[in-house]
Amino acid sequence: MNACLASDWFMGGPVVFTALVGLGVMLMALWVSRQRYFPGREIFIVLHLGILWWLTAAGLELAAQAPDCKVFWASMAWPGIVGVPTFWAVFLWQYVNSIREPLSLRGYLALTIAPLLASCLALSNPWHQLFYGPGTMPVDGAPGSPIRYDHGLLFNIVAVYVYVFMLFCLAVVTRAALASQGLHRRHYLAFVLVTCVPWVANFAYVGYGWTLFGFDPTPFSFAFTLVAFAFLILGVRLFDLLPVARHLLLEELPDPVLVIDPRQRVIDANPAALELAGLCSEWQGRPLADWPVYGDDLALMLRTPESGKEQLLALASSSRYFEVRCRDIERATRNGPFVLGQILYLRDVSERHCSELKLAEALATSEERLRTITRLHEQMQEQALCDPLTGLYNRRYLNDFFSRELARSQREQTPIALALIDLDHFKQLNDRYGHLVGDDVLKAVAGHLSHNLRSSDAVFRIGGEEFLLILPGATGDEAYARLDGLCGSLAGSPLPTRDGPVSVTLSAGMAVWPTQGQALEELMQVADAALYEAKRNGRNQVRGWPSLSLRCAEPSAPASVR
Ligand SMILES: Nc1nc2c(ncn2[C@@H]2O[C@H](COP(=O)(O)OP(=O)(O)OP(=O)(O)O)[C@@H](O)[C@H]2O)c(=O)[nH]1
Repeated sequence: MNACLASDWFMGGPVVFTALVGLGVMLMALWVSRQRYFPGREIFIVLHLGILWWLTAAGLELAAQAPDCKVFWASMAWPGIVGVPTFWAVFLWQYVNSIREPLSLRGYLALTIAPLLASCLALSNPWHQLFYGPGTMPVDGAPGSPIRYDHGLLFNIVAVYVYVFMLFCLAVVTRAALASQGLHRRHYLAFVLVTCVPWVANFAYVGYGWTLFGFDPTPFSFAFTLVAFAFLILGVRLFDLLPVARHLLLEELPDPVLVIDPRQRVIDANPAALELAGLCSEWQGRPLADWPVYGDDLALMLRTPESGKEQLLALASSSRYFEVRCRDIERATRNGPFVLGQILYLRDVSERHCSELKLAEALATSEERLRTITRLHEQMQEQALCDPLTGLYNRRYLNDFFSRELARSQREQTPIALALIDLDHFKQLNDRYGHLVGDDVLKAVAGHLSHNLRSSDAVFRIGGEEFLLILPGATGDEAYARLDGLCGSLAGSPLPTRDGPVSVTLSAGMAVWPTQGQALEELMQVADAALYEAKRNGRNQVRGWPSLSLRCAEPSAPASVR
């Protein structure tokens, strides 16, 4: 210090340049302090002050002419030399991690320990010579000549400490660049580039002796990085604009949005979410399950998530429906993504859901109506094909049925037997007992025929008291035997009518496909001829196959009994 009192001072170009840079740094500190908030802003301003200290000491070292005075100011620069990388590391850590809480007083005090210690070691050098060695002396004998420093053990320890912090800075921004994407990645890559500048300057000075006005360029490179960081943060406004825009978007969103932590405590909620719950204060940190109106249901829904699906939340109290979308908020770590919490987005789908319900209701009604129409249609079709009195198939269905059976028989090479049946003396029966009793007899005969048929057979009422039997697969002999059985059983069992039992007989003529004809018409003609023969030969018999007549059993009583 005494050396400085006795020293001459020279305000050359380098001194003026250093002073101007220092002034610039000071003005920038003032400007930054008036700018909007960004994470780490306080420590960023402290960083300006650290560089200003360093530049001031450097300027005074440059201006001093006495070697001892130069060494004094070099020692005085150490709070800045150690402080700048330290503050810089803290600033970058806060910035990339969006830490908004300022550093505590205790934190600041902890950060000043190393710079002050380094300064004490440098200032006490005359007593221990461990910081600057005895080889510390001017480069030449000229007045104001720069000092060549002989670095001692303590100097090297402090230098390692400083490099560790500078390395940490580089690691922090590189990691942030790797973990981010798009615009954010470019932003952090620019940080990496700027962080390299002091490294390059220091490396050039230490490794190759590169100087600025015969002086260490590192403080000037730090001053440059400050300007570059200020431009990147405040000029580009990336990290300012995006969060604000996103926050505004959330505020304006008509749908409720909540942010919860892993313990399902609500960390953030937009006005729509608060309004739906009817909350306006003391909600932050409250468990989701305790939130009024929808918290309980929502918490339950989160406990049973349907992976990747939106779930429907129904509010019974207000008949509102919300589609809940849940997304994890993750941070990339070395061991994979780490879940910090979840964002819950509740989309109001009440209108859509009600329309869907109405639509489903309308659809169910239409389906029911369609079923009724189909049933009625089937009934009508059935009725169109059936005889209303006896319930037997009518002539309309005959062609369809026969075509189908014919195709099957052609395929399977099996015969089809066909028989025309006519009741005997039915006119007399009608005349004697009346038309209604005649109807009863027709119904009873239909029942008798149906009852004695096999499942593959079919019976049709093709005229007043005329029936047609089709027996698929039956040979002529089989059919003949079965018809004969029918004829006999009818004759042997009086039929129930409204006026009591009435006996009736039948005559039948049969034909067999393919031997007696190919088409239905042809076969019916053969059967009709056989029937005519049966009638002519005295009735109550089957004719046709074989070409002999078999008289059925005599009726149990004369033509009718009561
Ligand atoms: N009750 C009633 N009678 C009918 C129905 N359809 C036709 N008939 C009658 O059946 C009778 C048929 O008489 P015919 O064709 O002369 O034959 P038939 O008296 O049976 O004499 P054959 O056939 O020669 O034995 C007529 O009297 C018709 O009125 C009906 O649905 N109900």
